[in-house]
Amino acid sequence: MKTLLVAATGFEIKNILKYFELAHENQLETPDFDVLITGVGMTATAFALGRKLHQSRYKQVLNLGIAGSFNPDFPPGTVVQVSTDTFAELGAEDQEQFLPIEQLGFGESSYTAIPPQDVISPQLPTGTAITVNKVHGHQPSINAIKARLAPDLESMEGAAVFYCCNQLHIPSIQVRAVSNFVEPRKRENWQINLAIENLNDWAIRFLTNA
Ligand SMILES: O=C(O)c1cccc(C(=O)CC[C@H]2O[C@@H](n3cnc4c(=O)[nH]cnc43)[C@H](O)[C@@H]2O)c1
Repeated sequence: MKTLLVAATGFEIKNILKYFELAHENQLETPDFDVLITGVGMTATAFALGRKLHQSRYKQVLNLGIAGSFNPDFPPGTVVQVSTDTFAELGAEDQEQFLPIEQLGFGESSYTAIPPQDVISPQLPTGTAITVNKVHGHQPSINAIKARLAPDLESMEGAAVFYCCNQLHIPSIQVRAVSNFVEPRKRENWQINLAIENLNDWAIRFLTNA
């Protein structure tokens, strides 16, 4: 069985596509791995990945992408393996308090990686992440999420990938490169090219066992 690479956009894995001489398409097949581009966000990701895993069997899913960092030890360019990812907005407000769905009795909001048994460990720093529909860019909400969940990273897809793979008991790992600190919105500070360069370099080494 093969590995499935999952990314929100083709741009985030552009150097992988170039290295393996693959076209920029949403679904690709190679002898060793397949590629799925889902679109940005947890809904697009859950739909595309759920459909793909219904059609084909994979030995593992590798979710690749860029992310925002809450952790000064993970500045832009850092490549991090995500251990646990939480749907941060899944719950209810009760005045100033936030009630996660666990407290409402409707299930789980956090999902973990299921590292495959037979592959080389990615050998990366590990961190926790949250998955959001709305990127944090306002200091009071950044302070609130740090106080509530103390995440290292945030993305818009990670927990959806872990959720799909947990539901189907498929090993899954998530590797993200930091493109920006989570801070009051300052798009000019984002280092997307550096993040993509480092993420793709790591992934090419991983895929070629170098
Ligand atoms: O211009 C913007 O405000 C903007 C907001 C979110 C993402 C983007 C992108 O161009 C990249 C899409 C991709 O990036 C991930 N990402 C990167 N940094 C963050 C973040 O600080 N918070 C949440 N997600 C982030 C995300 O997974 C998207 O798929 C532009």
